[in-house]
Amino acid sequence: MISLQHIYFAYERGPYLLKDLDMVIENGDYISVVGENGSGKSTLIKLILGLLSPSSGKAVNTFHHCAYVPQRFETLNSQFPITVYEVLNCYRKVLHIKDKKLIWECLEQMKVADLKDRLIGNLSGGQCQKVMIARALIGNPDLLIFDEPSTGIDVKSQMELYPFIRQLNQKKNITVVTVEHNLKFAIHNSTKMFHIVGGHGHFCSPADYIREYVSDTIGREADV
Ligand SMILES: Nc1ncnc2c1ncn2[C@@H]1O[C@H](COP(=O)(O)OP(=O)(O)OP(=O)(O)O)[C@@H](O)[C@H]1O
Repeated sequence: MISLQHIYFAYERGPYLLKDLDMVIENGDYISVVGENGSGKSTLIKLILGLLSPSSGKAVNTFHHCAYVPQRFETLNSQFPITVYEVLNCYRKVLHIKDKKLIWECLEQMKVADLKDRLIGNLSGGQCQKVMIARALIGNPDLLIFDEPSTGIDVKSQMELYPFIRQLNQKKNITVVTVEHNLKFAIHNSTKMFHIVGGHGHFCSPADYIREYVSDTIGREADV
């Protein structure tokens, strides 16, 4: 469980971006964090991960291992000559995990074991995202955080990717928090939406989110 209470956050010399924000992430949740560009979604994720500290307020985290799946190539130079296996093996070493078998298990779980010798920079967006999820699974996380998992990925790959994320949540009981611009997938997959407006955040169900914020057209497309 993560509990954020009365969180205020401002970047250096800036105004408060997040104001009196409360958020509870319970075990088993699949939460899509939504809001306009610049509303503070990625900042909230960094606060959850402990990469930023709140200006004031209280944060409690009882998850055992939180893993982060970055936006496509956010942390990766696509020209760097490193294979899929090497990417996972480096992460295994960073986590001081001895068992190399875990690499295979995680690649197989995401159905990308056949890509093990491919250069990471030569993969398609969808393949790369699955490899990055496999990498995150190496630490056996109980919380998985995504930053816009569908960015740079075509619709067909998106349709393949989200069922994997949902399976991890439902079958492996991994709590999922994801920043989403893709409302259709957010509404279809998440159990809760966390909407940031004007620095404040509030939870609502996907159905309520459609009723309150989404036009009839998108609502019908989402078919919730
Ligand atoms: N390191 C930083 N220093 C100063 N300001 C920052 C920093 N990082 C982000 N900001 C500012 O904070 C605001 C919120 O940024 P953030 O990336 O959290 O928003 P977001 O909701 O994730 O946006 P988007 O939907 O465009 O990805 C923006 O105005 C951004 O310019």
